[in-house]
Amino acid sequence: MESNTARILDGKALAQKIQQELRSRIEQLTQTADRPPGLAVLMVGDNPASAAYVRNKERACQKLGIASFGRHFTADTPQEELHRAIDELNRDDRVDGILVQLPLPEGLDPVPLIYQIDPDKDADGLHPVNLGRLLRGEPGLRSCTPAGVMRLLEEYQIDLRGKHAVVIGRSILVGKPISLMLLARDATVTMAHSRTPDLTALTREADILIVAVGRPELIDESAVKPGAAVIDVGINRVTDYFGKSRLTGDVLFDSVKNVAGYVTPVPGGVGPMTVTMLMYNTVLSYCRTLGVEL
Ligand SMILES: NC(=O)C1=CN([C@@H]2O[C@H](COP(=O)(O)OP(=O)(O)OC[C@H]3O[C@@H](n4cnc5c(N)ncnc54)[C@H](OP(=O)(O)O)[C@@H]3O)[C@@H](O)[C@H]2O)C=CC1
Ligand SMILES: Nc1nc(=O)c2c([nH]1)NC[C@@H]1CN(c3ccc(C(=O)N[C@@H](CCC(=O)O)C(=O)O)cc3)C=[N+]21
Ligand SMILES: [Mg+2]
Repeated sequence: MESNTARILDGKALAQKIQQELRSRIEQLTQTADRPPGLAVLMVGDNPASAAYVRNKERACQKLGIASFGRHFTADTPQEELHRAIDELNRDDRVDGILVQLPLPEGLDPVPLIYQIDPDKDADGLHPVNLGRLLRGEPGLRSCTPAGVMRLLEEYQIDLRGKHAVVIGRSILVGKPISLMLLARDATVTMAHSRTPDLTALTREADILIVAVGRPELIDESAVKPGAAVIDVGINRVTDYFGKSRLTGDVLFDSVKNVAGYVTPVPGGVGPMTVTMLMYNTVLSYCRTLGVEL
């Protein structure tokens, strides 16, 4: 039998490279600027996954020389108090980026909070103004995970023009914005979701397959076109055969690598790129405030 091993899209390595570039640029700018870039992460409640991501973000800030203005609220915090916190951060000149860690605990509505963030400080790219800019093809702050996926595809010079891209998942955080970005690069885009019949027949037609569902092992080699680029956005914490907890994506990596041309690992694929694009957006807002190019 012919054997094939996909090229691994190393998100961790690319994330490190971009973070190094950002770090140098920050170092350079802070020689004359009166302050470093600043990022505020609002975390509500004690969801352990959220807490882990927030720690990753704070660690990245520290490494790059970005000031962290993290704020942690208990799960019973009233919505109004969160609105006041965002209002303060909007007016705080030390803060270039603001993000509300999702999901919020039951009873809190993230949508009006996101609407309240100053669009120029919207490091997550989730404010309707920034989503509208993406839809229109105008410059603006871009959602971090989709932007990270696009950077990864660019780094490995994966051709998108005229290619069939299938995106599984249609969330406002991942699936929808990724679809728009692929479209802007002249891919022919199909968006799939839980109501899509015969998903496998569709994914087998994909030159580029983006999986953003949150279901471990949804995609194995039988669902992949030979030579395709497979991007696994899913992050699932599962308990393995030995009772040990580990992180896995939506793609059965060891199976898919036999047919795909390219595949992202989890961990070490899209996750580190998401964190890096958050840093990138924060530095981009900072540069805009200083009136310099990134
Ligand atoms: N690596 C990273 O940096 C990030 C990873 N993630 C991870 O990505 C995954 C998706 O996140 P997110 O978009 O926020 O999740 P959501 O739960 O908001 O969306 C999941 C999407 O998957 C679709 N779906 C569910 N089941 C199926 C199925 N069996 N077949 C086809 N489609 C299905 C849903 O369809 P429908 O709309 O019909 O319900 C929905 O559109 C999660 O694992 C999350 O943890 C998220 C953000 C960043
Ligand atoms: N407002 C908002 N913006 C987000 O971007 C957002 C969010 N809310 N809520 C949750 C999801 C999930 N997410 C991840 C971030 C980093 C990793 C990450 O660093 N992953 C590492 C490993 C992490 C680990 O080992 O725990 C990796 O895949 O290699 C993963 C997932 C951002 N999200
Ligand atoms: Mg990953």
